[in-house]
Amino acid sequence: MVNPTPEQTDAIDSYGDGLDLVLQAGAGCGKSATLKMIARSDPRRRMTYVAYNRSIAADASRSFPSTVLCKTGHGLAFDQRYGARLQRPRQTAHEAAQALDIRSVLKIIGATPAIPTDLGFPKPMTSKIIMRCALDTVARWCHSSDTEITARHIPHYDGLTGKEPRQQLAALVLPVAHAAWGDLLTKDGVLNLSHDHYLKMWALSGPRLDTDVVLLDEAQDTNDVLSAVLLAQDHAQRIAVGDSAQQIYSWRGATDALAKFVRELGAPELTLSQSFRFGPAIAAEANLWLRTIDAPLRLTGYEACDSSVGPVDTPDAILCRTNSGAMGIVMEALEAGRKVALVGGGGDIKRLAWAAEALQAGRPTDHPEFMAFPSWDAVREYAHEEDGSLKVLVNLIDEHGTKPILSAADSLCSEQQAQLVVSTAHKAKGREWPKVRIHSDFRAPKPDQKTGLVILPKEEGRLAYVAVTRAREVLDSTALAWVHSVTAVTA
Ligand SMILES: Nc1ncnc2c1ncn2[C@@H]1O[C@H](COP(=O)(O)OP(=O)(O)OP(=O)(O)O)[C@@H](O)[C@H]1O
Repeated sequence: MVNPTPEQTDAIDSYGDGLDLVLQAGAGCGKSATLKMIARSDPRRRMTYVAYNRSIAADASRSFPSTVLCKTGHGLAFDQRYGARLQRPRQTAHEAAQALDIRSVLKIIGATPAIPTDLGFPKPMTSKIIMRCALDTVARWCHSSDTEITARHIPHYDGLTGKEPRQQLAALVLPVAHAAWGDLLTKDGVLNLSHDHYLKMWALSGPRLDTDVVLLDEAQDTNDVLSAVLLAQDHAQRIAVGDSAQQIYSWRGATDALAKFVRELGAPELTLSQSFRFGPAIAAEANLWLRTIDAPLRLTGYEACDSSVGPVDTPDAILCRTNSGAMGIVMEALEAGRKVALVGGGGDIKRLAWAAEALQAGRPTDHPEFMAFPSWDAVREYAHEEDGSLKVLVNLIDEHGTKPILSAADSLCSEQQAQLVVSTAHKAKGREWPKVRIHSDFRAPKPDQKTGLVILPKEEGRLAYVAVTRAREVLDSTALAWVHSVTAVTA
């Protein structure tokens, strides 16, 4: 048992006062330890700890006192009756479109329509593509706290951003999305059920948790569907824990529940700033990013940890900004004969390679990154103009071809066997390694052409903060040296 720091003592005392609370806990600052201290301080009350994923919930079940029920949001929502439908074999968008008979939903006779794209060419909307967009739309709605599926839930696709393409897309996608949800609600429906679907059904039913205290972990990236359920538990004391500076999933619709707890419950905001993961050198690097993104938090490094910042030849982990960057590193390391693991597995990369292969062969793809493009040449042209992460991906595929990429994805090993772990910074959330290198695909923002200002989007800055705080002993952040040239940040 460790002695609580003054900040931890403050959190336990404020809990004891019966207040709803927000705990802003920096990277490695003992938020789980603090929640356990809170649970142990009050063994008479039943608590529910809501974890970010299943492995964290399972770990917590082993280490929290038995008065605490440790579950994910999905675990709370799950009901046996969904079991069989969840285990059906995988269903492609094409199979789903046929099963739902979307041509009759849309009353299409003859060819499916085409819609204009930003690059001037029309995009034929096959049944498979309409179905994929409809399922993505339902998924986004399921993450929200909205009660109706509307056009604002349709994802943004590269190449289909103008008003007219969006309206035409909505005319095709919304009727199918509504039909899909109707089917999912039906006991013997034809579409496969996902975990997000039954979570939404549960949320719409207005559940009341049988608990005295709710502890929400990693609250900075919570889907609105879950935070709305937890905020509505007026009978319980509600505590949200996380780090607003580590919010990195807003692009997927997650929002900062810490801010919501402050706004909607008037919860006081306490801070845990003593990191136990790394020493002062890495804490200084973390603080550089916190300052850059105007975050109020500053970390104190743990004097007992010997840590340093500088070049590292043999990192345990390399953290990348993009899937393509990660794939490039995987290919390099495999060519050098090293055993490599990729956090989250090779599935994302394979799907990208298959989608590229389809376009190269003149077939349409429903992959969201390439959905709007009729051919590989069109992707190339767009990537060249956009000059962002898509360009890295296109170059990687053009340089290596899809076959070597697919076989590299099949040559990955487990993290236990690996000499090198490669991860995107997003997938590195909650993880740590002794020696970490940040990959060069974390690129400096380009100076604004008119003002010359180097403007960093805040979410990019938060991602860099997450990446640098994964290191325990040595951090090689040479690739992020451009932080010193940032002159402004966007919201
Ligand atoms: N008061 C303390 N004194 C010494 N060590 C502590 C104290 N509080 C927490 N720790 C240690 O700090 C380490 C990190 O704690 P914990 O796992 O709770 O951090 P965390 O904030 O949940 O991490 P993450 O940032 O990954 O979410 C653990 O080894 C824990 O025992």
